[in-house]
Formats: sequence, structure tokens, C-alpha cells
Amino acid sequence: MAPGRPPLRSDDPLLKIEGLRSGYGRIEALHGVSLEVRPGEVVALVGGNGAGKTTLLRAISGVQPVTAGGVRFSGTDLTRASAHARVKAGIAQVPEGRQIFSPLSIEDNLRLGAYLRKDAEIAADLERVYDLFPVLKERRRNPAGGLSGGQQQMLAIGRAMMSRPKLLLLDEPSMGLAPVLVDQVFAIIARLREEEAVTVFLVEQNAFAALSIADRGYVIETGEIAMTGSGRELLTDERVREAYLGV
Ligand SMILES: Nc1ncnc2c1ncn2[C@@H]1O[C@H](COP(=O)(O)OP(=O)(O)OP(=O)(O)O)[C@@H](O)[C@H]1O
Repeated sequence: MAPGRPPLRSDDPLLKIEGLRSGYGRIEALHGVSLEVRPGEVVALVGGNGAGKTTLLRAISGVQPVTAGGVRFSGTDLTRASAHARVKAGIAQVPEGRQIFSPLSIEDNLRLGAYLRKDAEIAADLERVYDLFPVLKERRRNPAGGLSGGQQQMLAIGRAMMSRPKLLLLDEPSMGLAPVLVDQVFAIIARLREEEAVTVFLVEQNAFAALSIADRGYVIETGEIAMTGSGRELLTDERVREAYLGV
């Protein structure tokens, strides 16, 4: 540990975003977003189409330039760090659309998640992922492209887990899934928090599914945080219910 830097306490944020601005050319998509994720939490960012959810996730994982504000992770300023350095620091992203490698076997896809690791525990971690997702074990030698959408989402989460992340970023995990699979994927995210002590920051249009399992949530509207509260508070909030839950 660096001299003089106190250890991270569990109420210290693992991820702290402050006044973050980012966009595409002259168009600003995030107008000064601030939020935090504490160790062990599942935090959901919900919002409609084009609100800025993906842009924010990409700024956290380091593939989207930031024009102002900052990203701190585990007490370190990562605002200008490369995407690679952020993976090394313990941030793993499960991208929208999963981006699995279809011709490769399921097992090779999972092993790719550990590409930065050289330790001897990769095989044991593979078994842990297979315990979480038995369907992947049964089909471990098959091409990943043969999996259904829900199974591909599980593979993408499993692959991210193989990097032993401190923070798992999930972009729209429910996208394109039938309701029963949405429930399964969110049940797995809740299990990751309980059993693997992973901290999760997820963005979702499916506000009900996300807030139902989230410890805390933020609502983003046109590039600004409009509301925050516990998952339950937001689920019962009149404005959230009208705008995002169709109630
Ligand atoms: N490559 C791009 N070039 C220009 N503008 C973009 C680009 N990607 C996103 N935007 C704009 O930035 C804003 C935020 O988009 P973003 O994709 O982050 O929203 P989102 O909340 O993730 O929406 P969705 O759920 O539809 O993916 C929108 O106004 C969008 O049109």
C-alpha cells in the first residue's frame, strides 16, 4: 500500500464519479454526473433511451473520453488511465450485446476473461463459474455461438468473473431476453453479491428488474442524475413508477 494512504473502509466508495462530462464531438451526453458505489453493493443506474447510461459505463471502463470531472477507483484517480490499466485495477465490463466469441468454445471464452492473470487458480475459478452456471459446464466444448441469448449473457458474466474483478460493470443485462430469462439473470447477479462478494454497477432500461435487486439506484435523465435512493425507495417513488415502471 502507498505510504500515507489509509486502507479502504467498507463505507468508502469503491467507485466514485464526480462531475463527469463526456460526449461525442461537440455533443455533450453527460452533463456533470456524480455517483458512488461502495464495496459489496449492487447499484443500478436506470434511465430511458439515450439518457447516457452506456456513455457513462464506457467512461468508467476507459473507452470513452472524459472532458471534465473524474473517476476514482479504490482511492486511485483513473480518469486518464487506459482501459487495460482499469481491467488490471479490477474493473470488468460485460458489454451490451455480450460480445462473446461465437466460433470459440465456451471454455475458451471463459479463459479469455483471465488473459491478464498468470496465477495458478484459473482452473479453480473456472470450476466456480461452472458451479454458478451449470449449463455452461455441460456444453463447455461447444462453440459459444450455439448458446441462447440468456446463456450468452451468463457466459459474458462468467467471462468477466474470470478476471476476478473488484467491480463488475453490466450494460443492459436484460436486453433481448424473455422475461423468465431476465429473472434468471438478475437472480444470478444477486447471487454474485451474496456468494462471491462482487460489487456490481449495472445500467438498465428494465428499471423494475434492476431496482428489485439493487441496494441503491440512480435515475439518469438526459445526461444528469435526476434521483437517487435505495432500490426499494425508487421502486415505490411515484415519479419512477410513472416514468419507468408504466404504473
Ligand atoms: N457514437 C455516438 N455518436 C454520437 N452521439 C452518440 C453516440 N452514442 C451515443 N450518442 C448520444 O449520446 C446520448 C447518450 O447515449 P447513450 O447510448 O449513452 O444512452 P443510453 O442511456 O445508453 O441509451 P440506450 O439505452 O438507448 O443505449 C444520446 O443522445 C445518444 O444519441
